[in-house]
Amino acid sequence: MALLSAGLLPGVLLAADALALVLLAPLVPVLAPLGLVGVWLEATLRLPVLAVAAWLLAPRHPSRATAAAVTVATTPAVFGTFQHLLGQPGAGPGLLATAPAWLGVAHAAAALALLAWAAPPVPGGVSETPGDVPKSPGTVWRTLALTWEERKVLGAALLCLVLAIVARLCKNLSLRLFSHLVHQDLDFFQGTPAAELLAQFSLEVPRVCMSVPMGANQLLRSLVMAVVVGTFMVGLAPGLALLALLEVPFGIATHRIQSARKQALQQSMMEASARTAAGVQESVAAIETIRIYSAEKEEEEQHRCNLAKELKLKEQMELELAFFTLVHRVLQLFIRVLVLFRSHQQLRDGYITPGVLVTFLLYQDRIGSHVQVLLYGFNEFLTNAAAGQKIWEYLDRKPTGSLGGTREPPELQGHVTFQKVSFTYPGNPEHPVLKDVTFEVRSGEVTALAGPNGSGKSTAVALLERLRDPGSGTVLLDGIPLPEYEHQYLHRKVVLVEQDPLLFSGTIRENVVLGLEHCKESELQEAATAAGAMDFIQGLEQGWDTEVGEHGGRLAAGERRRVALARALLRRPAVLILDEALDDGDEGAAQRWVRAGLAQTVLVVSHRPRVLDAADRLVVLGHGAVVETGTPAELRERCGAYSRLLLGGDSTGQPEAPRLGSEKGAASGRR
Ligand SMILES: Nc1ncnc2c1ncn2[C@@H]1O[C@H](COP(=O)(O)OP(=O)(O)OP(=O)(O)O)[C@@H](O)[C@H]1O
Repeated sequence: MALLSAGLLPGVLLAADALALVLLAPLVPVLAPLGLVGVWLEATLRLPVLAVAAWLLAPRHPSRATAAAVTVATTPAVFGTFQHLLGQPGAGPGLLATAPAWLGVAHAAAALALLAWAAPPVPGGVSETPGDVPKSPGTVWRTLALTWEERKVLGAALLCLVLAIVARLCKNLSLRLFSHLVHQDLDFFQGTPAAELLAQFSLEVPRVCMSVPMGANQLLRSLVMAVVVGTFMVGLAPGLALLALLEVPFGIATHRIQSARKQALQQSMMEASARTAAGVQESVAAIETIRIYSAEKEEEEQHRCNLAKELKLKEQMELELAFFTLVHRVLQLFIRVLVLFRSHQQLRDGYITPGVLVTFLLYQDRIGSHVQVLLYGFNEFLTNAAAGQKIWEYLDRKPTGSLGGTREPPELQGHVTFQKVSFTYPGNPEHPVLKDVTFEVRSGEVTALAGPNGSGKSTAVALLERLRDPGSGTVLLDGIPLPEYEHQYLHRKVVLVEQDPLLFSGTIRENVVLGLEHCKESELQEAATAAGAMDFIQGLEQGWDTEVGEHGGRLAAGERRRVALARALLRRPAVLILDEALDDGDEGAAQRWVRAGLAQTVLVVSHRPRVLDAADRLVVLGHGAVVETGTPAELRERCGAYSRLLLGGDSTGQPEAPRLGSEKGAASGRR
């Protein structure tokens, strides 16, 4: 019978809940944006309807009715909260009204709970009486006493739970931070040392994650003990207890000052450590330049200087810790002397007995240690939480430029238009790099972008690759502004090969194929042959399966470039951009690729006269503006900017000087 009624109750509740959700439907637009708060509000609003239904159905079993109503109302909200706290980045709780499938799950859980509750007791157990309520008043305490015997297992289980939560928190925070960082704009990475970002992942994320569960665990235990012991003390001798508890406000005051100082010093310490690590990283990356310019001594000096700053901060932190510990101990001693003095008076006047005094002093000692843990623990908790300040700053940082385009046309002509484009780097707002630039890169042609150093050629390429967005004006592909294209689609169709391209650790084959599924061997061979990479690949002992090493370091610069060209041509891009990627002798290559259909349009950036002369059309930039356009023959005849450029230093046909990011800044720029 009990089983029947236990089965009936969830069924009626399900109907009442469905009715409640229909009534709440108009509130969904208001509750949905509130996230977690909205989910709990929804649960609170459903609860009265469910409670009334349950009570009407089971008036003689109010405890069972309340339990059923509360279980059904809160299960989805509790689950949503855990999902939000422990789930994948972006996983958030949803309203029950927007996910009605949850209704069934919640009610099934409640039904199971009620059936288990109503199931007959096992043989030998206490038989159910008609009153339902257990008659033995000591049952709960006896159960608790039994539980207490299992405290070690319980403690170990709790510890495992805390450790599991720490591990999950670390993984989720690290994932969330990483997925946020990879969407940041380039200026963010230029302004933030890589070592600082590494430190966030390897040191700060684990520290922040440990601080919450561990700190909460420790603080909660000490708080409970302090309150209990404090209550006993007040019960024993209220006047003395108030005097002894003076330690708390004084302790809080000194710890607040100490905490503020510690946080500031810790922040400086973190910055100093990141500076030292960044220095080491930069020196290792630029070791060849350091050797060439025999700058080892300077580097050593710089490193010594960074270490000295770090050490000084560490010493200051330790000094301040010693000072504040001393202040705290003196305060503690002063209050204990006061308590002893007063207790002596009370003993003399007969207000307290010697037994009470001894007990009181023992309690005072006990509470002292718990207050210490509370104050230091809270201080540590705040400091660790403050260490995460940078992490929250990064997470709050919104990337500029939208990646939300949706267009993915099946065919592209590869016609590029720069329409009155102006651009200024945020790091140098006084210096406009492109000024009202308008030019076209026609489909089926090879267009070369020429101009002296610093005239804005690479910046124009960065805008076409959408590494940056123009300040004003538009860059169009087949007449459609670039931001309207879907992000991955655009980067499959517009492909850039640079002078010194980056290869990934792995084989040559893996580097050329790079995520392109269902690629035929014949297409691979065709792309490699067109890129001029076939000869050197066949000459290698392991051919296509040769490991290229970290960043392709086991290949020569020219070989790396040819592998990157093969990778680009395999994708048959609508627009192929070659930024100083063609050597002398390659000048006819771009036209051949266009004719063979390996690329629809090619934009070449070069300083090499032979490469420029081989283009179908030229766009000459000077100080960020277009100064000439036309075919190479027309421009030569005109004897204008292009001819002057050919006569200048860059027209020698010699390889260009090392670019920013390779040698510049290695030994000089940093300082
Ligand atoms: N990240 C940056 N922040 C600030 N200014 C920059 C940045 N990158 C480039 N510039 C400046 O923009 C201008 C144009 O640089 P860009 O690299 O586009 O020229 P370029 O024509 O490609 O030169 P080169 O032929 O030497 O490669 C230069 O004055 C350069 O100093």
